[in-house]
Amino acid sequence: MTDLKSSSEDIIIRFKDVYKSFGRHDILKGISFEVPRGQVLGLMGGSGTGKSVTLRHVIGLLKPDSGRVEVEGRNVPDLTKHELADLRKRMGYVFQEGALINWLTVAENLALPLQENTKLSKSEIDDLIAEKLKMVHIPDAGEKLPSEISGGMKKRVGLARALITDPDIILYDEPNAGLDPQIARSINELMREIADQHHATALVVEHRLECIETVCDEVVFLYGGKALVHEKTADFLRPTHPQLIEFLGPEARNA
Ligand SMILES: Nc1ncnc2c1ncn2[C@@H]1O[C@H](COP(=O)(O)OP(=O)(O)OP(=O)(O)O)[C@@H](O)[C@H]1O
Repeated sequence: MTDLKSSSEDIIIRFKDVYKSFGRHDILKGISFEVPRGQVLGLMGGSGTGKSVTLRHVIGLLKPDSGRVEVEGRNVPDLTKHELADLRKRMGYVFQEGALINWLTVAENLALPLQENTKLSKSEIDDLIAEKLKMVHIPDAGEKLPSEISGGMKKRVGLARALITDPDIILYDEPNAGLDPQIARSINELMREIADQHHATALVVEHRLECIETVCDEVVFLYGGKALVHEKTADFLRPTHPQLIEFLGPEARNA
């Protein structure tokens, strides 16, 4: 594997020789990588290579068969239910399909995580909602229902909701899915803006190279159940590894 070692001890997410199978289907076969604090790491790989499975280990929705999945130095599978709940409160998760509740307004959707996880007053919650809607450039969307807004706006609301609790870690699962190129571009710029302003550590599962190029500091290529390549984004997009060249196609080498 092409490996990048961080000089910093401040590793927020660490996969160490993680194996995961479903029945006789081996998906992760010794995957190892690290994400230092504040870094945005992309996860790329063919369909079914285990990108979403990897993300779900970080949030404790899946447990590895062996190996360690550490978040801030603690092995996630060893956490108690209570500790896991606390960890999840500090994570933002951006789903493929915004996952908004249709009968609640945008503002009510954003309020939910705060009502569930904090003791903030109504006016403090309102202030936070206004701040996050402004951050994702839709300051006037609060009173709208999800059915009244476009796919791109839904994605922005999904981002605002993931950010509402000021998470230390953000997990993005195909943030460009279902968006036309122009809207995808604006979402990617927004994700980069969030990374620069918010300094959260992030993992991004995405197929589109434009997203990876705009948003990610480094990229891991999953192949054969392992992190086959791990490089800075610019190097990743000028691949030398044969499997990665094949995956990205000639377009990337000319990037
Ligand atoms: N809970 C589960 N039970 C059984 N099989 C599962 C489960 N979750 C994932 N899989 C299988 O693991 C494999 C990897 O799934 P995953 O969703 O991680 O792929 P992916 O790399 O994200 O692919 P895509 O790019 O197509 O979304 C797939 O074959 C999937 O069917």
